[in-house]
Amino acid sequence: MASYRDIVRYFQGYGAIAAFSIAASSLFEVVDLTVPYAIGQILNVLSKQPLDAPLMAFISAIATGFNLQVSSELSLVLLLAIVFVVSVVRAPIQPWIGSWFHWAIPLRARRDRADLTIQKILTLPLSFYDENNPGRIAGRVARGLTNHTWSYPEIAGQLIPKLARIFGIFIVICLLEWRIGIAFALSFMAILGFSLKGLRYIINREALLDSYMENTESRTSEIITNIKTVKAFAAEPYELDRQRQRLDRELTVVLYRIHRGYVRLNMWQRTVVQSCIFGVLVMTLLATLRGELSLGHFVTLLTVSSMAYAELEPLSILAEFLARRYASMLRFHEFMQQPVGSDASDLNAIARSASEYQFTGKIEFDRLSFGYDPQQPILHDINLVIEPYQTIALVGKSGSGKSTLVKLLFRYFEPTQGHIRIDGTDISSLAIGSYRARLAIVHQEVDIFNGTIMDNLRYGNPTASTEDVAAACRMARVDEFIHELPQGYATVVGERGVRLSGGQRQRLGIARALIVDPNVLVFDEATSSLDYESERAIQLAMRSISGTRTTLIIAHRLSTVRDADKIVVLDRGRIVEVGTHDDLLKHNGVYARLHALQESADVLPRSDLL
Ligand SMILES: Nc1ncnc2c1ncn2[C@@H]1O[C@H](COP(=O)(O)OP(=O)(O)OP(=O)(O)O)[C@@H](O)[C@H]1O
Repeated sequence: MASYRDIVRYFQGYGAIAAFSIAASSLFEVVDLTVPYAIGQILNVLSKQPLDAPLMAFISAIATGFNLQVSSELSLVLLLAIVFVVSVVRAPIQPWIGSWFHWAIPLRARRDRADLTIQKILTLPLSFYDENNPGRIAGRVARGLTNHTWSYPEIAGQLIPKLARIFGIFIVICLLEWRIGIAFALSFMAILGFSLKGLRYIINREALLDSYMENTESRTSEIITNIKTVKAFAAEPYELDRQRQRLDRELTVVLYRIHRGYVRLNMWQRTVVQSCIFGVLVMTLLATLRGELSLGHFVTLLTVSSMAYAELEPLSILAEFLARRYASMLRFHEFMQQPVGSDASDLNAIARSASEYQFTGKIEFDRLSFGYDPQQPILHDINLVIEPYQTIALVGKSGSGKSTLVKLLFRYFEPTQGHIRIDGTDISSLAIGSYRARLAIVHQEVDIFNGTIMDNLRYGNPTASTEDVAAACRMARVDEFIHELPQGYATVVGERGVRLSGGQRQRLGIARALIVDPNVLVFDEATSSLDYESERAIQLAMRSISGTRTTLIIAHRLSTVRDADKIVVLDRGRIVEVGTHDDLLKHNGVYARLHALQESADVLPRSDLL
């Protein structure tokens, strides 16, 4: 659970400079009080009333030091000099000692934390992304960082110095008339206690609002990602209606619970503050009439107490801002406290040791069992040996565990039981980044990053030579379409560039994988969403790769895997058959049945085949 301590720790590393700048700003606020005091004493000089003893001693010391006569003129000049130093001389210094640091610290901290946030995003386990969509994560991170950045100057540059100023005012009032000082302190404690109680209620509502807002953002992000499906199903009115309901729910909370709470709090604060100001005026006037206060002290006391009460309104606005942001700051820290995946490694180490291993590509699955939920096993007792440079096909019904087996090979998840070995070494004992760098995968949906074709090709190996890229592109048959693109390899694709067809993306994905020169290459249903012509091109590419490295092919279409050295048939998480295409046909088991179905039913929808 995140707490206010995490908010303080966000600025860790800047403690000394923060303490200095906060102390300096507080000092400026307190020193400011000399102005109304000096003006009160000027009034005493003008009305021929005595000056305060400490001030008189100071004026006498100056007069003696400079061989001058103590006079009203000298007193006025010195008092004016104090006002000049405290107001005019201070003015150009204050922004550099106060404001500069009040922004420099959060801006630097923001950079540090944004860096950590990216590290966190890169190292969170895949299961986290299965449960949280990009909109929710991005919204939480962005709001968290922004709210910390905005809150720091308000706390360090305003809230704390203003509280110091109020404390200074209390001391001044006590020195002038202690009974009014006590009344002043009591009124402040009452106002602060009452405000804190009100704010606590509002903060809870803000947390509710924040979670509602995350839900709305999350759905908006889903709508954007799945916009084709939304339109295809003519679901726009439904989505609009759902989002409207969410927005209305947010408005109800923000308007009737939160905003009304602030207005009510503000109403009470104002009423109490004005009553206190009036009370202090009456008490001060009575003390002056009784002769307990000079005219100068009367003016000073009224001025400083009004200054103190005047601070209450900006302070309560600040407290309101902080309360509005508090919940989202805590949610940011909850995100940052998410445990990283078991595959999280030192991010810098991955790059340094990318070529640490070289494998022949022999893979052994040894009594392997696994379940995303340990109570519900998905894979049971998998035993399989893949020899170097072999091409192995994994086939089986949807949900039989083919992709899960590959996820375990990539160490996205750890097995519940058993081992996976590469060249005889348990993969769990290898440096994960270096190990993965020797593997490559081509998914059904090839992700294209915004950038040129060349950037995308070199994604896994930025230092690949042009010859290596060209060779991989020939093997993956990328060269067949690259020349038709406006700028060849320099054509911008992705977010703001030329769109590639499904088959072109697949071929680009294969070339990208080959450029890494992996020891093990996996095709995870790489041809499933392609038309026959594109599928044929990919099959030819696969055929030319076959024998150059260990290759695992997950496929629904059996025509893709006919040439594999070994076909492994999975059923409900168990290996039920292993052999070549011909062996398995002869065996007349599950594979033969699936094959017969596909051969005889080319006209059937694909979902009926497997
Ligand atoms: N991230 C996950 N969390 C929980 N369960 C999952 C997760 N991914 C897959 N599963 C479950 O694991 C089982 C095996 O899924 P897997 O994707 O490995 O099957 P598959 O044979 O590759 O299927 P397909 O051919 O449809 O891709 C399924 O029941 C699926 O619901």
